[in-house]
Amino acid sequence: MAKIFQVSARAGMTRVVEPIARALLRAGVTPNAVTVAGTVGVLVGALGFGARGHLVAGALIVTLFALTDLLDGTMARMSGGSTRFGAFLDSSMDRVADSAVFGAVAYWLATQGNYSGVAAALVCLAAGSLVSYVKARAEGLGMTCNVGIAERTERLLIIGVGGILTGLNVKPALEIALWLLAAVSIFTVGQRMAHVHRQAQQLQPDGQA
Ligand SMILES: CCCCCCCC/C=C\CCCCCCCC(=O)OC[C@H](COP(=O)(O)O[C@@H]1[C@H](O)[C@H](OP(=O)(O)O)[C@@H](O)[C@H](O)[C@H]1O)OC(=O)CCCCCCC/C=C\CCCCCCCC
Ligand SMILES: Nc1ccn([C@@H]2O[C@H](COP(=O)(O)O)[C@@H](O)[C@H]2O)c(=O)n1
Ligand SMILES: [Mg+2]
Ligand SMILES: [Mg+2]
Repeated sequence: MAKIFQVSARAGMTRVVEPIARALLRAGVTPNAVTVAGTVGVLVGALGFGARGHLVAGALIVTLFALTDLLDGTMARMSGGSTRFGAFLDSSMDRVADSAVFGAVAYWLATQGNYSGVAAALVCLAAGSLVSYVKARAEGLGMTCNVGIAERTERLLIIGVGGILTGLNVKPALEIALWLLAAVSIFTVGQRMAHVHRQAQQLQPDGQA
């Protein structure tokens, strides 16, 4: 279900993304520059706006720059220049951006004295990082791990909706979103570990050296 959403959302974005990617390449911009600039934009939105309680502005800026994540890969593919370093940089910058988003939310909730929300944001930060780590480790061991109900796009969408609603004065929305996200992120870690366990068993059944 999450995969179907991602694939169709991505297909819908292609018409917008490709002409921008082409124009940037023509202007001499590199995919790696877009990857880094997108991350800097997310940091500004999250730390400069979200952490200070400007949740709507923060969420809109983060959304705009998070969407550039679709541009860098498209540019790399169009120029026939997908690189190992580009893939590594893209995934690493995703972790930087996600840490800033959840760190900013935790900081703002702490300034509001909402410690249950802070705890939820920290669980989201840790569990979200684990979701990505489990996949990276599995891929490093030659397996695949493209499964789970709460991949990065879903995680950002849930926190984004919660942040915007709270910014619009629906006060408990962010805390509810965070606890929901904490639960689905932990579930996703379980899904990914089970998926890797199944593959590992097929490659090397128990008892085999
Ligand atoms: C009331 C509404 C509020 C929100 C409005 C949102 C509007 C958004 C408009 C449209 C949504 C479009 C969705 C786009 C769908 C893109 C589908 C897709 O394919 O995404 C994947 C893609 C590329 O991913 P990568 O391959 O570059 O990255 C991989 C990823 O990092 C993996 O992580 P994992 O899933 O495992 O955890 C790694 O494992 C892997 O290595 C790595 O390659 O793109 C994205 O990830 C782009 C995400 C863009 C989604 C933007 C939505 C943002 C919505 C809200 C953000 C608001 C934040 C709130 C801040 C709160 C205030 C401080
Ligand atoms: N600076 C970059 C960024 C990405 N890539 C390649 O694109 C893949 C990710 O594509 P997205 O559309 O999901 O961003 C990534 O795995 C790399 O192969 C790149 O080469 N350089
Ligand atoms: Mg990308
Ligand atoms: Mg990325």
